[in-house]
Amino acid sequence: MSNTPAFPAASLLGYPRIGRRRELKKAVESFWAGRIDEAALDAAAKEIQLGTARRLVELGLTDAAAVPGTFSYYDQVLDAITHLGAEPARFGALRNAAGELDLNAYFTLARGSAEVQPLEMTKWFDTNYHYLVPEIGPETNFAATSNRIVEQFEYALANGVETRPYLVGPVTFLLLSKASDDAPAGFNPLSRLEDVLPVYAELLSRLAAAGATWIQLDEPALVADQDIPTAELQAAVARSYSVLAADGERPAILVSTPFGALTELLPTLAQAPIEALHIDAFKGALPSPAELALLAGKTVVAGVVDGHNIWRNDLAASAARLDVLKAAGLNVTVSTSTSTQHVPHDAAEEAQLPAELRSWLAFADQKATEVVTLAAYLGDPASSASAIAEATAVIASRAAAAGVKRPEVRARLAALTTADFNRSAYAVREAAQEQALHLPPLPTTTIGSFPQTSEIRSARARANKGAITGEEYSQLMKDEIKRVVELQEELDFDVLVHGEPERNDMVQYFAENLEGFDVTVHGWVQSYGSRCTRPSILWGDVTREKAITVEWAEFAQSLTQKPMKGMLTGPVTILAWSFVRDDQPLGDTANQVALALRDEIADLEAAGIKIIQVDEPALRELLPLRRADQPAYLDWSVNSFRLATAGAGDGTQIHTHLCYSEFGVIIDAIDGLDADVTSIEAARSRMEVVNDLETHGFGRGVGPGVYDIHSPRIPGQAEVTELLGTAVQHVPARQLWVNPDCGLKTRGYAETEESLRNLVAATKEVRAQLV
Ligand SMILES: CN1c2c(nc(N)[nH]c2=O)NC[C@@H]1CNc1ccc(C(=O)N[C@@H](CCC(=O)N[C@@H](CCC(=O)N[C@@H](CCC(=O)O)C(=O)O)C(=O)O)C(=O)O)cc1
Ligand SMILES: N[C@@H](CCS)C(=O)O
Ligand SMILES: [Zn+2]
Repeated sequence: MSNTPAFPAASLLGYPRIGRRRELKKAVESFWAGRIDEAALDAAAKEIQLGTARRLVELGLTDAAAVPGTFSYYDQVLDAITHLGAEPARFGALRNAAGELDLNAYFTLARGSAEVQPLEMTKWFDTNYHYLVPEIGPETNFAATSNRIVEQFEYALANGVETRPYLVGPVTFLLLSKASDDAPAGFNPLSRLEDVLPVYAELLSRLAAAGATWIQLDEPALVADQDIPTAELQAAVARSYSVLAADGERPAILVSTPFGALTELLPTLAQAPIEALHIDAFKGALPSPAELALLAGKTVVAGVVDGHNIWRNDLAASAARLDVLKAAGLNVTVSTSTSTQHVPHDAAEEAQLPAELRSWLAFADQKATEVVTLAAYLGDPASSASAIAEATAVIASRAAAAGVKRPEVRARLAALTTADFNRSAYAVREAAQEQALHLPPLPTTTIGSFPQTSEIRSARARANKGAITGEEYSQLMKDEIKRVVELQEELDFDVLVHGEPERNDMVQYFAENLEGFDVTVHGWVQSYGSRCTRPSILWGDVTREKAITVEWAEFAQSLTQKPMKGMLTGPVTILAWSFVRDDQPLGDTANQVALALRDEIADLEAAGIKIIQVDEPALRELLPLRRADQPAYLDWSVNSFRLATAGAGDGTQIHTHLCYSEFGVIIDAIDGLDADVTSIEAARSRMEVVNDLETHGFGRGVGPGVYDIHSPRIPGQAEVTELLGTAVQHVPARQLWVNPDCGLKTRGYAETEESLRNLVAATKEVRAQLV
């Protein structure tokens, strides 16, 4: 390219795309249900994109290419798959008459069909966002098979806003891919780099022709330790950006690197002929002076505003960081450390929050204002002096506010001893539990939630609005629990659950019932596809004023002679799925939550509950991206779970549950939780995890999931029998439990009942073969 256009002085790396009132969720789900057609969905999507563009311009992102073109119908990795034409062969003929992967094909990849399982879903770095995993093999035939990125750019431009199109970069795309089923053993998707680069080049050239001046290629995988040698990674990065930045018609290239420091790859990107490099300048130390010197001649897009948490920026500290970059003689602009897709739209919408708490918060819109303020600071420090002083005062008010530090909580933590983290030896517990529970071999259970029907959600919505009383709501939930218990009795499950109808979300529900948290009304964040959560705000010391789950568990137990599982969410998951205070180590906050859960467990035991499950699906999610940081994390996270559960008596069976990640790498930590029974997602990977369990010599109860609950597909009895057959080859049968992969809240009753019936029938078949 000839003349490099200026990179916008202030920009965001990405923006929420679900819509301020979850308009995208509603439109997409209506489309799937056949209530609206593609044209109506397209119109809703355009309205969201234009709304975003106009809002960000209004907030001061006025330079060309300042507004990120990060809209997606479902997922940014799925967008890359369709743009590269990299759909797996197992989906058969997906392309339309024009040879393109249209919206129907796109959603089939995401959601599967009666015949074919969808793409696997896993965590996006250390966030609660899930992407779809590309499957790449030697035969994958890459070609530009969707023009949506160009059409979206053209639409915004025609409406007066030049956006900055976004694509997951080639190295990250291939590093996040797994080898397709038909690939030979040891196949590495990165070996296909030379074949994807021409498609990226083609898309860049089409964007340039449409008038795009900048493109953002997102390379977060470069801040995480990978399983391939650094030199190989450096070569892949160098090769990619020398090809993509070669002469020819293309937009100027910004490579973004959210979620941490680039370390060994910084020099590689510094030497690449790209025009701008984004660095995460919020997390950790800034690059050294020697590293900064390498960046001369490029625009450095400094991500000084945290895109991943919601605390108001310490503008004075950010200004000091920007000063360091400027003093190194660099051409600096201001942005966020990550996309703001991980935070809600606008804190100003949360009028119900205490005003003081609200003043501490910055959601995506407030972050836009912060980057604009800091960009103005770079131009003229005096212009932002009052905004900086105000931010400093707000941060001071947070430190001094009532409830942020509670002496009684701190005293209890300070008095803990090693004994508080340890239970009796497993053999002792196993014998006591055997006597208390008398379970058959291969006990059957479910993970906790049953379908959250629209009746349940609407009852809760009516109770929140005051249209029904608290008593009426409770009665409706009890009716639901009774139905769920009767269903499980009829299906002949061994260990029952109450179904969690009273919970809006497995974290928010606890946050609403603990001190130290607040919750939002409109603070939705996309978790995957159309599914959203409202992460709670953990701002103060945590206490439990009264029992939370006991009444429901006791009621459910009163309906059956079989053991009813008490159901709690573990401390690590409560932290991972909330916005957590940043003024003390996470481990200290986790232990505060653990003590509240420990008290809840004691109350459940006193109410006669003999099995208590403490879910930790997010244990893997918070694992640091750099290996050097992982032992310290695993230490505090495992200890917080142990603190929560170690008060339980020997005869109380503690279960835990893990899902939505690959767990092989943390199998030691899972063992370290010392739970009596661990249920773990396994069906979609066809029991891969049992190999890890066997190699590790996992010695306690374990339930590898045999029913993939992420899909409406019903597993047949033979399929479950086969999965159980695989499991018993690797895990001693006396340790084995039978359960689905995860809770059933996102499923409908029709498919749930049939699947669970098959699960129990398969278990009986395998049991019969055991004796
Ligand atoms: C298990 N997972 C979870 C994760 N994170 C969590 N915080 N929670 C999880 O369960 N991460 C990993 C996995 C996968 N991720 C998800 C995330 C979200 C869902 C999900 O089902 N989300 C629901 C919303 C759940 C909720 O908060 N429900 C509320 C509000 C419901 C609502 O929208 N009400 C309507 C009114 C309805 C009516 O009148 O009928 C409204 O407010 O407009 C509730 O139940 O009260 C979603 O739909 O996105 C699953 C897995
Ligand atoms: N008990 C929860 C765990 C989800 S990870 C549920 O069943 O929905
Ligand atoms: Zn789960």
